[in-house]
Amino acid sequence: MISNLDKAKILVKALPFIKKYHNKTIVIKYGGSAMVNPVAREQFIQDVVLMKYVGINPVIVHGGGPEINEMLQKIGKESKFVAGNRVTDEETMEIVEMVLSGKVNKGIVSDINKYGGKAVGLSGKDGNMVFVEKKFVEVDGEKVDIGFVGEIKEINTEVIKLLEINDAIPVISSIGVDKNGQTYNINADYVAGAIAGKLQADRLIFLTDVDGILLDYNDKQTLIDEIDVENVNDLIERGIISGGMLPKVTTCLNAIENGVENVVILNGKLEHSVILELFTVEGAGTLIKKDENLES
Ligand SMILES: Nc1ncnc2c1ncn2[C@@H]1O[C@H](COP(=O)(O)OP(=O)(O)O)[C@@H](O)[C@H]1O
Ligand SMILES: CC(=O)N[C@@H](CCC(=O)OP(=O)(O)O)C(=O)O
Repeated sequence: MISNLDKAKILVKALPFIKKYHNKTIVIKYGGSAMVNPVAREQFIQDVVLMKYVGINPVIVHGGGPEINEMLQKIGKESKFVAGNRVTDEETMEIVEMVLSGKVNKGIVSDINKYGGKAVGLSGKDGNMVFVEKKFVEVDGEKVDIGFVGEIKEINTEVIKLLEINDAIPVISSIGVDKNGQTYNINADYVAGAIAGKLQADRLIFLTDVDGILLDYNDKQTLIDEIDVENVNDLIERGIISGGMLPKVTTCLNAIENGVENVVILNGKLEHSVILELFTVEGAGTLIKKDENLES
């Protein structure tokens, strides 16, 4: 049990950071194991409510890959990925939308509201937020058709701003729409990056299943706590950043290019990782900055 004196000490240490982020927008990509682990989930929800309570504007963009896989498995459909994107036929698209914009989105909304927040669930269709065109991926120099997977072309943040003004927390699923009203599936990392860029967010936080960018990923797993764009590109070229970390890091670089000040990749299973990142000098995870000389 934490004493009142200890609570006061924590609060005093956090105050400069609460001031620093006051009225700032922070986009958080929530997905993968941080979402399905019940302890990590509860702590994440509490962190989001606390952020809003102290005057920060969190915007949650979520995935739900494991839940989609589970539902597809129930109907006997195999999940197939090409270059980090789920191959999405018509039936899969229906399931993806039902799972992400229904079960997962409303689950996060009701959990935030249970802890005293005012969350509003949206998909990229609401308020014409995420416009896409059909995406093709290149495999071995050939253009491959992966079905209803969207390439983001335009982001409209009007509805997010309306919610911010009204003290609500937007919770957004990674579903987009094209100009003809066709629904598309999008990797949630890309949606988070694009929304953060359009909002000119102060920070973009990716919650994942590792502590951040690790050096010698297959060996000693040393965490890189801070890195600039130039050195990230070097790690990509040297093959140190690979697999699922590659699209995530590419999204981080694009977001920085589009004006997001700092991007952080951190472990969603770490206790109160979002609060640790925002309200402590040490932070948590890997902070990616445009330039090593810039203040974080
Ligand atoms: N240098 C690296 N540092 C950390 N993780 C890496 C690195 N290179 C590859 N990875 C892989 O990237 C994964 C994270 O990406 P992904 O599984 O797509 O996350 P999420 O499901 O949270 O979106 C890690 O679990 C790890 O397997
Ligand atoms: C096109 C594509 O791959 N879309 C993803 C959307 C969900 C997602 O990104 O979920 P996580 O963040 O939990 O991985 C999918 O169908 O799995």
